[in-house]
Amino acid sequence: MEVTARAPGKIILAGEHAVVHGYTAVASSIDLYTVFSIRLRSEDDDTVNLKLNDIGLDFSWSVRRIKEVLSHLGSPFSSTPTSCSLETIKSLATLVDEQSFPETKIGLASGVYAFLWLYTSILGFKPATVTVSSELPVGAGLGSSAAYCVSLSAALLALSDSVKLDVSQKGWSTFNETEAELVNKWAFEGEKIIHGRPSGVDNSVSTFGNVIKFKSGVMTRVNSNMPLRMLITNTKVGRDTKALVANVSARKSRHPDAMCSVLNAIEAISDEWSTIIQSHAVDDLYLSANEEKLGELMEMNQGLLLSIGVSHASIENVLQTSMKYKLASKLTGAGGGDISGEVIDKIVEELGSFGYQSFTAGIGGKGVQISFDHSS
Ligand SMILES: Nc1ncnc2c1ncn2[C@@H]1O[C@H](COP(=O)(O)OP(=O)(O)OP(=O)(O)O)[C@@H](O)[C@H]1O
Ligand SMILES: C[C@@](O)(CCO)CC(=O)[O-]
Ligand SMILES: [Mg+2]
Repeated sequence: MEVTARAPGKIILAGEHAVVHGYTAVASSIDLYTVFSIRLRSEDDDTVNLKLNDIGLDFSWSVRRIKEVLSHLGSPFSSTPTSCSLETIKSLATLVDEQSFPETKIGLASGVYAFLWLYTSILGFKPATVTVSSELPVGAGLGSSAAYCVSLSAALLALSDSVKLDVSQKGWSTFNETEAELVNKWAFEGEKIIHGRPSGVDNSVSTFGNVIKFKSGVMTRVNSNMPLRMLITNTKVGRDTKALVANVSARKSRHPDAMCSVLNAIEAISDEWSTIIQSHAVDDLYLSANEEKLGELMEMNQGLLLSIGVSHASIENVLQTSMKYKLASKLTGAGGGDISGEVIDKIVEELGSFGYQSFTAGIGGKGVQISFDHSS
């Protein structure tokens, strides 16, 4: 039997970075997915094979070697979500180094550490073939790391004794609330390995889908009554969330009062976002007034993100291009190279001339889902 789990990426509508420091963010799932498939191998086949299709890497470890490297952890492992210690990350790095990870892709190694941690913690030392592919650009602010950790945790839990799913179901099915909560908690542990200091907003929205408000680790569902479609532009400027989050923390310790005021202002923007999208439009005039307000909020949020140091020349370029068409935009996710903007086709071509890739994404929609294939 093969288990497949898929989890959506996300767009942060308001409040990225501020949310890491306990201020509110509003985020929505998007209709682009990361898919993990796991097929258990026979017990005497001593191999865990991981195929990372998007980044063109393929690893095979012997179960015996994984056990040996992680022997300091003892057994059995805890069945509740547990953080990976720095010492264990070093051990996992040994396993990855032994596979001669290409130097040019070394920034992606943390995803493999997260795989090994979640795999061994949830499933133990079972031989398997694991494949991941994604529709999300990796490291572009659309929550690829969260979708990776959520879909991986979901597929692993589906094979574990921790959740009892009906494996005879056909097609995609969802987890119940308690199971989804467990998927989310494990995914957060994976995000910690990739991000350093995640707020939890990305894995929560990827697990539960739709639109959420997130503050100090607590998620609230938002019933959006506004049909939203976003034009997303990937400037393809490489960046990594961990470093950007760390830079904001460093700026906050240098200028605590000023940063506190900026982060409070961002929270006010998030709160207004969630009020507006929950309101019922009485007519088209009301709807377009609300759309205008959201545009202004995006503009203000972007200005504040610039002030905390997470914008980028390429983002400012996208802002200026969209401004020519009287459109508001902001970066989304960690920043430093990516951006989202209001729905508009006209600017796509102009943005394309800079080598940026723009696409629209559906906002909201289901969170993590699972399916079972008995054909092999
Ligand atoms: N499909 C994938 N295949 C392999 N690794 C992946 C994949 N998706 C995500 N990753 C891992 O996640 C890391 C990217 O995470 P990062 O948080 O920097 O960007 P993001 O999640 O796309 O953006 P943001 O956190 O701003 O929304 C990669 O370095 C890699 O380790
Ligand atoms: C930058 C950040 O706020 C969002 C990344 O998508 C980090 C986080 O919340 O973990
Ligand atoms: Mg991420």
